[in-house]
Parts: sequence; structure tokens; C-alpha cells
Amino acid sequence: MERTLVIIKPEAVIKKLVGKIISIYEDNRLDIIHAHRVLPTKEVLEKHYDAHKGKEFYDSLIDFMSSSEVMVLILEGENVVNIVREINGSTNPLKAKPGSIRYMFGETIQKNAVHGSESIEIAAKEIDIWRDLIRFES
Ligand SMILES: Nc1ncnc2c1ncn2[C@@H]1O[C@H](COP(=O)(O)OP(=O)(O)OP(=O)(O)O)[C@@H](O)[C@H]1O
Repeated sequence: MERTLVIIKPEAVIKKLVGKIISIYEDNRLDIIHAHRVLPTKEVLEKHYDAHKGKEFYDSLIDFMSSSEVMVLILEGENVVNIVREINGSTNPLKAKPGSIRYMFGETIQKNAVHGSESIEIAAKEIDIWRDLIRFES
């Protein structure tokens, strides 16, 4: 069964949006097979955001994502990678479709409430990266 990695970002955890965001995924019949609240290390974030290394927003993104605890979720379901990206909405909350998580809860392009893996292959890599911090049984 296909899996994806979702991160509920620091500002959304601080605003107590975890339950609301999880409900949206469940309302779309996706299974949350792991959920773990953790303070990300810079080491894990640098691996996770490796594709963005060198971009002007990279340092600020790593600082922000390591500033406070996040909720790491693994979701499972048919076509879950694409479904989650659709539910999350565009990276920039100002461009996100009404009804999407980023439209409802995103503040800025950086504080955009959630992360969702881009492809099945990247999801598998990201799940492995976060294994350094979180013990997933399977
Ligand atoms: N121009 C930018 N300015 C500031 N932050 C940015 C910018 N572009 C991307 N980011 C941040 O980097 C993250 C990863 O960027 P990416 O282009 O992979 O977005 P995405 O695939 O929509 O989002 P994600 O991978 O987080 O689900 C974004 O979620 C956002 O927080």
C-alpha cells in the first residue's frame, strides 16, 4: 500500500491545529498509521530539505522548522501521495485552492501549515530520514 510523509509544521502545532488537520486527512479516507510529535534536529532537516540547499530561503526554512515541535505523520492509502498534495494545496497559501489545508491554515509560504512528500520514491526516502529521530515499527 502506498505511503506518504506529512509534517504538521511548528506554527500549526503551536496554534493547536493538529486535530483539525488530522481530521481532514481522515475525512478523505486516508489511514494515519504513525503520528509522532518531535523537535526536529537540524541534521534531519538538512537531509529532508537537501533539494533546496543553496536557495535563498533554505537557512530560514531550517531555522523555522527546528524552532519548535512538529507532528510527523505517515499516511497510507491508494494514491495517497497525490491525494495529500491536493488536500494540502499550493505551497503559497495565497495561491491555494479554497478548502485546502494551506488555504485555511497557511500564513506564509514558509509557515504553510504542512509538508507532504512529492512522489512515492521521495516519500520512502523521507520516511527513512525521519527514522533517525522516530522509531517506526514497520
Ligand atoms: N520562495 C520560498 N520562500 C520561502 N520558503 C519557501 C519558498 N519556496 C518553498 N519554500 C518552503 O520550502 C518548502 C519546500 O518547498 P517545495 O517547493 O518542496 O514545496 P512543496 O512541495 O509545495 O511543499 P512541501 O515539500 O513542504 O510539501 C515549502 O513548504 C515552503 O515552506
